[in-house]
Amino acid sequence: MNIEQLKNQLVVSCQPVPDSPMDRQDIIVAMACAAVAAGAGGLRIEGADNVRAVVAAVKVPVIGIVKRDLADSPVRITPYLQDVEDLIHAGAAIIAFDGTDRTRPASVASLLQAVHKAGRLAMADCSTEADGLAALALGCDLIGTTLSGYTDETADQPADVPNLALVRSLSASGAKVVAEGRIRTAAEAADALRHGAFSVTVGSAITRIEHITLWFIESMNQAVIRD
Ligand SMILES: CC(=O)N[C@H](C=O)[C@@H](O)[C@H](O)[C@H](O)COP(=O)(O)O
Repeated sequence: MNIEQLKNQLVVSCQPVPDSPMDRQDIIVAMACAAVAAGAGGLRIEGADNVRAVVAAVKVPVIGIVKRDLADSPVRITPYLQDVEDLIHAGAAIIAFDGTDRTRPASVASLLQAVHKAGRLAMADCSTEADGLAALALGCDLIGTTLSGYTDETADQPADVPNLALVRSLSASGAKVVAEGRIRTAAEAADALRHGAFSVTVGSAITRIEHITLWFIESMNQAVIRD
């Protein structure tokens, strides 16, 4: 695919809360098709089987990931070379993997090499400017702000707002930045573009009913406490 296809586009991440009633492949495909029908320029999908099903149902590029909870590494997103191979075979146009400098089973360079060898694009999910610049220097095609706030190093990031300063600094360094993580409103998505983002990925605010419901309830509870 031509990466320019994703410029200024909204990517919708269709990842249900694990084990929730929404965590079914038919629902993931339905959410993906609905997002595309509304104009989403790309999709982010977890799991090779789900990627395969979504790729068969839509024409937009699919960013594929595999999430794992490892005993010996904090890296969760596409940790293994085998995960990359599985996503390639499932038809993901873009493979995203953790781009942080943490203890990990496969290096960022080796994952990147496998993605490029198959002629796919690579996205590094980063948490800091240092991660992003390192991934850019290695040749990753897209740099995501995905992990800002989710690593020990970035634990002090506010829990409910996107890190647009990181979007700005990485974009200024010449990276094609995917603003991702904690984008809750349409205004924040537009703001991410104003900060230089190449694309914007939104997950929870569009596809996780449990999270959205909780945001409403917590906000309403504040009103009740105040009265
Ligand atoms: C940190 C991590 O594991 N992020 C995951 C990466 O795929 C997903 O759980 C997020 O939903 C995705 O990044 C989109 O973010 P948000 O749901 O905040 O719009």
